[in-house]
Order: sequence, then structure tokens, then C-alpha cells
Amino acid sequence: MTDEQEKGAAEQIRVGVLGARGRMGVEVCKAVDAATDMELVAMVDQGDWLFNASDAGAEVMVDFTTPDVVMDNLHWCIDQGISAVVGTTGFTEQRLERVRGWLDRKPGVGVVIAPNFGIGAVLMMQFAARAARHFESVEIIEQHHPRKLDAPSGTAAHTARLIAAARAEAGLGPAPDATKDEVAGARGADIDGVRVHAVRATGLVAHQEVLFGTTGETLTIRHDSYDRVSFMPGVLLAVRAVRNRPGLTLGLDALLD
Ligand SMILES: NC(=O)c1ccc[n+]([C@@H]2O[C@H](COP(=O)([O-])OP(=O)(O)OC[C@H]3O[C@@H](n4cnc5c(N)ncnc54)[C@H](O)[C@@H]3O)[C@@H](O)[C@H]2O)c1
Ligand SMILES: O=C(O)C1=N[C@H](C(=O)O)CCC1
Repeated sequence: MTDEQEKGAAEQIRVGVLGARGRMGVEVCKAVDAATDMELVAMVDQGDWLFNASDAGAEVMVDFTTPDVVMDNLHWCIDQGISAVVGTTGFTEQRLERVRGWLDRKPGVGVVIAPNFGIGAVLMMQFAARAARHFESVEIIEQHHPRKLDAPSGTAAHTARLIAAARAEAGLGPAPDATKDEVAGARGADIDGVRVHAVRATGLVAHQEVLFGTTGETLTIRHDSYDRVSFMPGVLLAVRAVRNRPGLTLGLDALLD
């Protein structure tokens, strides 16, 4: 059987991509196109009509756009009864509550929102959450390409919250730190008591280190995405799962178990 015949033989998931001309969108379109169980039915970018996607019969929309537009896109998808896989950053607890509200009115629709679709990155966050209660000190250093619009990264913010929750559960207080910030920002951003440092440099893609310290030892947990193809297995996994997971799924963890 040729690839095309194989594609036609099995039932295919009809997928649309929002942000299709962006760095991630281009990779997602290639990955969906190459998947034998998926059909790429819509490629939407800024200025295109969203209705093209519903006219094309998209069952799942993948969104890699910008924090400014992702909520409107997601609201539209849910309203149309189209499930969504979202990698775009900027999801605060308030935003997630709004998404849950929209989903309550469309019980059959599924949405997966993940701060990072790299399988290694998901494991890095899990390992960091597990290590958190054993160390007095922790800092996060995220490193990305300089065209990234937001700082800190969604991954770093999510990791910081996971670590903060684990420290609170273990009854750990603030990490020791007698340093006075002589220049604003020198000690990084504070997310729930965890310091996060954002580095931007040409040549980088997406990298993160979580540095733990306690008396006499440190532990560094590091993940590197050298190429955006690293996110594609996670994106495709979510596309395959999302229609069978009504409501909101946060992160890839539940899909990897
Ligand atoms: N979750 C993950 O694993 C992961 C991985 C990489 C990037 N990201 C996030 O994904 C987002 C996109 O990253 P990128 O590097 O591809 O950015 P990018 O700037 O290269 O691409 C964004 C694209 O969205 C398009 N766009 C803007 N408004 C739109 C609209 N209303 N409708 C449709 N398209 C629109 C832009 O024209 C652009 O082509 C960022 O928030 C980034 O942090 C997440
Ligand atoms: O390149 C980006 O932009 C990335 N964004 C996500 C984040 O902010 O964590 C995931 C990694 C790449």
C-alpha cells in the first residue's frame, strides 16, 4: 500500500492548525501531514478566516499562536464544538477558569493545554516536583531563542508552581537568601517563592535547568530541545487523545501514564 492509500484506508482525524505560518505551526503542519491517521484540513494564520476551519470539517484544532489571541481562538473552537490542543503560553488560573466555563456549556468537547509538549520536558517537570521536598534551595534557569515574546517561559512558570506546591506540602519555608537586590531583577522573577531566570540568546531553542541545593550537595535537572521536532510526538499524542477526553486536560502527564 502506498502512503496515500494507507492514509485513506483508516479513519483519519481531521486536523486544523492555528498559527500555521509560525515556527511551531510549520512543524505541526508537517507532522500532521506525515501522520497516517490524520488529515491536515485547515491552515490558519493571522488575517485568515477562522470559518475556513469549520467549513473544512476540522475535528481538532492545534493552536500555536500568541498569548494575545489564543483565548479568542479557543472560545471559537469550543463554541463550534471543535476539540483543541493548545501549546500557546499565557494561561493564568483566571484564563483556565474561563476555559472551564466555556467547556461546561459544550460537554462533548475536549481541550488539552500543555506548557511543553516535549516528552523530556514533561519528565523534567515531574522529576523536579519529586525532588523539591528534599532540598532547601531551588532556582530555575530557562533559556530560549531571542524571538520568544514572553518571559519567563510557560514551562518555567509551570515548573515553579509545581515545586512551590511540593515545598508547601512538605512544610518547607522560603529558600534561604540574604542577598539584597542591588539592581532590580538581578535575582530573577519570583513565582510562588521560586526564583526564575530567563536567558535569551541566538542559537538556543528551548532549554531549562532546575538547580536544587542543600548542605553539601546540589542536583541539576536539565532538559534541552535543540529542534522543534522534539515537540511533535507530544502534539500528535494529544491530537489522538483529545476527542476522548471531554473537558480540560492540563499538561501531557495524564496522556503519558
Ligand atoms: N507548549 C509547547 O510545547 C510550546 C513549544 C514551542 C512554543 N510554544 C508556544 O507557542 C506559541 C507560538 O510559538 P512560535 O515560536 O511558533 O511563535 P511564532 O511567532 O513563530 O508563531 C505564531 C504564529 O501565530 C500567528 N498568529 C497570530 N495571531 C493569529 C491569529 N489570530 N490566528 C491565527 N494565527 C495567528 C502569527 O502570524 C504567527 O505565524 C508561543 O506562545 C510559544 O511560547 C509552546
Ligand atoms: O519557543 C517557545 O516560545 C517555547 N515556549 C514554551 C514555553 O514558554 O515554555 C515551550 C518551550 C518553547
